Amino acid sequence: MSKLLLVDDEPAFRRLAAAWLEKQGHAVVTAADGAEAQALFRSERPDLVLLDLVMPPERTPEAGLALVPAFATVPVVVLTAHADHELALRAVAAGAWDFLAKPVDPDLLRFVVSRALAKRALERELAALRDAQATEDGIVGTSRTILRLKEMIRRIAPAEVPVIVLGPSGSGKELVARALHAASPRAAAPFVAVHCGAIPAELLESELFGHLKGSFTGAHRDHPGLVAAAEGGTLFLDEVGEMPPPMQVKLLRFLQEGTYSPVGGRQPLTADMRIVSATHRDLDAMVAQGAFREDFYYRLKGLILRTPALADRREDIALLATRFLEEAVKRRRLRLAPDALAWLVEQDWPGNVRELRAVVAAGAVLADGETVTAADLVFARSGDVAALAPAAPATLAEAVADLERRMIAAALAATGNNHSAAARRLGLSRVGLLKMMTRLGLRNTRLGEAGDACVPLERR
Ligand SMILES: Nc1ncnc2c1ncn2[C@@H]1O[C@H](COP(=O)(O)OP(=O)(O)OP(=O)(O)O)[C@@H](O)[C@H]1O
Repeated sequence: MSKLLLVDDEPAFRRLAAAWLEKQGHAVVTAADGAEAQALFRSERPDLVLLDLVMPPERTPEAGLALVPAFATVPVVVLTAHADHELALRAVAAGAWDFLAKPVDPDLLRFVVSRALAKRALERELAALRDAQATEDGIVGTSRTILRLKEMIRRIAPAEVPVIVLGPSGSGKELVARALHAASPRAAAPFVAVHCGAIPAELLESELFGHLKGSFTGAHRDHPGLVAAAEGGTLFLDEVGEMPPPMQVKLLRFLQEGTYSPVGGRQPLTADMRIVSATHRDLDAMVAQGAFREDFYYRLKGLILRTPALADRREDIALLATRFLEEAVKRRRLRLAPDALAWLVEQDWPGNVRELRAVVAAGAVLADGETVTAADLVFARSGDVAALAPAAPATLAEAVADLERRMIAAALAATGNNHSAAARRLGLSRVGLLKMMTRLGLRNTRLGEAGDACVPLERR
């Protein structure tokens, strides 16, 4: 049985509406003003709030609107005077799920309430799914394509065969590579990612194979390279489509013979690892055009896994966004308002999951109160600080902190959550930015922890 909180100052309306809703099988608690409603909201934990916007003591719609975010962790249906469309729209912008004009039509009331409760039930189901879903591989999603992908990973992880992961940028190719490694017999050995597109062509050979002291200007000591670092584990060649042809030849030799020579070295060295590669490029087309070596391609392409674009699995968006919000705010209680979830599902996400994650994280920074609204996300995505509504902080220190939060959010959103690039935009060092985020409560990892230092080469 669902529990509804009906907030209205007119005793006759409360009585009639409560009786009607109880007849529909709901439990109803009633409040006559905002203060009582907030107390009941905490103690009764209703599934839905029906809220009259004009109530004592203020009797202004502004006071009613200000209450909406306090209840927006559940669907809020506002009750407005007949034909007051502008007020109804403002209520929806403030996080309300729907509105009803007074005098209320009982059939419409029944319809709106059951629709809002269905949505609430879906949200709960989502939360249950999220808890139930095994997350060891870190791949979030219950769409058919993701479930199939997870199954394929489970099946091919134990094999030694090379794997190439194809899919658009930000769709989780590296995550899949890590999952393959984690489920393989090589899991205890290192997973080493090489972001081929981010390393200048002339440095790639020495990054991969290492170099000997004196082999070129600046080579002051022997340097082992990433192939040596991946011994026994998995070498992940990300953006392999960007690898210059001369390097393709050298890697091909390593893949065929299992031996390589560091720059400046004569003695061949051996190394054993599984190769997983990834690209968002169309390698078949590149091979056809002569831009990618066919023999190298066939060596890499033992099995192919594909990561879908987010727009092709919209049913996962709510689950992903909820998870990313939890990760973004470990210390605050924050939820996505119904309008925020609806907005997220409608977007096209050309940057795929990476973009979704960045927008949710930036939206969490902008959120005022306990919910992230669609408006917060729209601002977060635009990255346009000037478009933000002016805040009304009480002190200069609060005003400064507020501006810092907004600028950090905008910079993170604009750079796909890349700390180094965001710091550059803001004229800060990366450490300076991380310290500032810690001070503002925007992160709680201590420096050097959780991924800050473990990736050998930073993403763009
Ligand atoms: N299914 C998923 N579940 C949870 N997080 C995901 C999922 N897919 C992607 N992500 C997250 O999105 C971000 C981008 O993922 P990843 O780096 O694996 O994408 P990519 O396809 O390798 O990107 P690129 O082509 O730019 O290298 C990461 O933060 C990753 O954790």
